[in-house]
Amino acid sequence: MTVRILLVEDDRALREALADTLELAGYAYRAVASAEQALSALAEEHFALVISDVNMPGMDGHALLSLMRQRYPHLPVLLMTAYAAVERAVDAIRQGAVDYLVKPFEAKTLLELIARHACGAVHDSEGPVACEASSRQLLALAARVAKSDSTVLISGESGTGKEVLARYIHEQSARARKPFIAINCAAIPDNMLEATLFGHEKGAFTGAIASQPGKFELADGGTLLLDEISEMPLGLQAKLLRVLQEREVERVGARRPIPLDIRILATTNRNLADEVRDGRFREDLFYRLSVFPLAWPALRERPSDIMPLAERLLGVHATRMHQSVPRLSAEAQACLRAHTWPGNVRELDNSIQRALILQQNGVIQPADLCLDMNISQVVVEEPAAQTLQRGLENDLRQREFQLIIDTLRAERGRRKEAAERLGISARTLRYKLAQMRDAGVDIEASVYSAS
Ligand SMILES: Nc1ncnc2c1ncn2[C@@H]1O[C@H](COP(=O)(O)OP(=O)(O)OP(=O)(O)O)[C@@H](O)[C@H]1O
Repeated sequence: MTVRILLVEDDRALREALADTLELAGYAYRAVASAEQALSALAEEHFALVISDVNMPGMDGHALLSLMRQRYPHLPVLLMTAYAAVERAVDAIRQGAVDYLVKPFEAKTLLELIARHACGAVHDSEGPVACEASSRQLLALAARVAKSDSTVLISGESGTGKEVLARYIHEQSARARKPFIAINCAAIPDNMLEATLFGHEKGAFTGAIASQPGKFELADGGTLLLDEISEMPLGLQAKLLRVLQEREVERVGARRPIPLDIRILATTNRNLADEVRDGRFREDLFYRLSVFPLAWPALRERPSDIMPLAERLLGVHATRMHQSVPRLSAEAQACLRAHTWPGNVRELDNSIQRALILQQNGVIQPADLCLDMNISQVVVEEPAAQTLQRGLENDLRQREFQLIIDTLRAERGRRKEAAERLGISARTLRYKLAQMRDAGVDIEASVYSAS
C-alpha cells in the first residue's frame, strides 16, 4: 500500500524537516515550494493527500485549496497554519480542508492526521490496512521478518487480523509463489488432526482407504499457518516439535520420512506463556515457535485504523455484492469511532456487511450498522453538516486551549514569555485565558500538574 503525499511549503528548512518525517514513516512524497508548483505536480501524478502551508508568496494555501476543491474534489487536503491564523482555519475547514495543523506541531501529530486522512482513500488496494502508527510499525516489522525463514508467532485477540498478517508475511516472502496452507487447530477433532497435518498411508487406520499427503507436504516450498496453535493436544505438540527440528515429516503408518522445505507461522488468541505455565503447552515448542513474536493490538487500541478499515471493507463487500459503494453518514462514522469493538475487525466486517444490506439511498446511517450501543448518545438532533461543523469547531478550540497550556507549561507559567512564544499580545493571551476559564478549564491545575 503506497501512500503518496504532496508537500507544499515555501520555508526550505521546514520543508526538509517535514520531508524527513514523511520518509521515516515510510511514505512516498513529493515536496514543492509553492502553490504553483503544487498544481503542476498534481497535473502530473496522483497523490493520496496534500499537506500545504497557508502563508506562501504568490498563491497562498487558501487559494490553492479552493482550486484543488474544484479540480480534485476527492483529494484530502491538510493545511498548516500559524497560531495567529487559527480563526482562518475554521474557514479552511468550511472551504473543504479535511483538517489543519497549528505550527509548531509535533511529528506525531502530523503522522496521526496523515493516517486518518490519507489511508481512507485506499480501500481498493491490496494488503492489510494499517494506518495507526503502531499498525504501520507492525506491518513494517512483518515485511522485514518475511524475508527470513524464521518461524513467527502472531498473537492477538480474536478477529484482530492474525490470519491477514500471516498471509501478508507469506506474500512478502521469497515463498510467495508457492502454496500458503492454513489449518485451524481448533476446528479439527483431535483424532483427525494428526492425519490431517502429517498425512497417512493406506490402511494406517480404519477408513484410510488410500494414502494421503498431510498439510505439511502440501505446503512444501511454501508456508504453513497453524491457526490457534494453543488448541493443539500435548501429544501432537511433541510431534510438531520434531518436524520443526528435523525438517522432515512421517505420514501416519509410514516408516520413511519425507524431507520438507516449509516455513511455519502460528497464531494464538491465548497468552501462550500462561498456557506453558499451566502445563497445557510445551515450553520447548513455545520457544521454537516464538523466535519472532508479533502482536496485533485490539482494534480499540488502534483507533486510526477504524475508518480506513471500514472504507476498505465497504469497497470489498460492495464489489462482491455488485453494488455501488455507499457513503457513511457523519453520524455513522461517529458511531464507528465511538464503539469499543470487542469482536475487533471481524465485528467491524460483520457490521459493514449488515449495513450494506440495510442502507437506503446510498447512505449508511447508524441504525444500519446494528451496533450494540446506545445510538442516542452519539446522534445529535441537528442536521449532519451542522453537527460536523460544531465538532470541528470544538476540536479546534480544544487544540488552541492545549497549545496555550503547553506553552505556559514550557514557560513555567510566565505569561509574558508564553505570549511571545505564541506570537500573540499579552492582552490576547489574557482574553484567551478568560475564555478558557469560562469553558471550565482549571488553568493553574493544568499548567502545574505533572505532564
Ligand atoms: N488489517 C486488515 N486489513 C484488512 N482486513 C482485515 C484486517 N484485519 C482483519 N481484516 C479482516 O477482518 C476479518 C478477521 O480477520 P482474521 O481472520 O485475520 O482475524 P484473526 O485474528 O485471525 O481471527 P481469529 O483469531 O478469530 O481466527 C477478516 O475478514 C479479514 O479480512
